[in-house]
Amino acid sequence: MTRIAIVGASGRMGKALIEAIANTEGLELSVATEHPSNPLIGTDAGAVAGVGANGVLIAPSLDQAANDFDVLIDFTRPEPTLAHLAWCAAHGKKIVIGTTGFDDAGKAAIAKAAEQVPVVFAPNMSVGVNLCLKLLDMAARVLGDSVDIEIIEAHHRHKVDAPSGTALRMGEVVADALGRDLKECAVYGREGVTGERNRQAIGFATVRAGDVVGDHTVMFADVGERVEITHKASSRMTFAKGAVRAAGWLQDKQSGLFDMQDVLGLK
Ligand SMILES: NC(=O)C1=CN([C@@H]2O[C@H](COP(=O)(O)OP(=O)(O)OC[C@H]3O[C@@H](n4cnc5c(N)ncnc54)[C@H](OP(=O)(O)O)[C@@H]3O)[C@@H](O)[C@H]2O)C=CC1
Ligand SMILES: O=C(O)C1=N[C@H](C(=O)O)C[C@H](O)C1
Repeated sequence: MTRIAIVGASGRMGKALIEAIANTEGLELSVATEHPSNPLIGTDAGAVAGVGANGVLIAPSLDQAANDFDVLIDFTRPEPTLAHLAWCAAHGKKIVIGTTGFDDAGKAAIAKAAEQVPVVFAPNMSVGVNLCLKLLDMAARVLGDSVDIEIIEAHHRHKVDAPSGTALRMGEVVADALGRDLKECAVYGREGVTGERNRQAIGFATVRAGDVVGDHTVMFADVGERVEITHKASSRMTFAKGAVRAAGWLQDKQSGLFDMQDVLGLK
């Protein structure tokens, strides 16, 4: 039995992860934590997630849990994730990171920690999005520099980072396929007299509204035709199932930085 710790246990993804673990053979929830000032500290994590009490009480930190789990799954915010990552590296624990919004220093810290412990780090754990990343690579190579590329994403009103981690990864895949550097060609939103479109640009547009779980479209637009590759998530369970699959996949890994393409065998 693989024992899983969930941090951010009362968050949107925390609850979905606890439900996914409850429905997955060979995995068990053994530790759940929340921010120390969260009002649900000390309550039953299964009850909070709506899957029935499981005797795992939500703790204010990982400090007492060093012997109690095998893999940590973290969908919180960059700052707590980096603190949890440092704790995992110090205690030899495997970690799955779904948090988005890291800066370059945060990404470098993740790569460094992966020299000591195995890490799966992916902005989107769904099978469908990871398939789309493969399709995007193919589309960019076939359509080449003759098309204009725009990435449009929509998420719920509570999301705090933009563009989404998934949209940025889609941009990186397309830019890599075309030999461009996303840092140089990305255009994040347009306003006012912008001038004509730079043909090399990869544009991003962000929508935040209501309860949208996560929509992404990449448009490859030529004169006379356009191709659009779209993914729409209608349940967070698709991300949660991917994350628990990644946790199981890490079981025989000793160190290294992996993503969902590795977990799904898409590389
Ligand atoms: N990779 C993927 O497939 C996906 C990634 N995500 C990403 O996951 C992240 C979380 O998303 P979501 O669940 O919607 O966000 P939520 O805000 O619902 O959940 C985040 C949770 O983390 C908690 N938290 C904050 N600090 C700590 C801490 N120090 N220790 C423990 N818990 C802490 C928050 O607690 P409190 O409220 O008390 O601050 C909150 O419960 C985002 O970065 C999002 O982009 C989301 C879906 C899929
Ligand atoms: O915050 C979310 O909800 C999501 N975040 C991820 C992202 O930033 O790409 C993945 C998913 O789209 C949901």
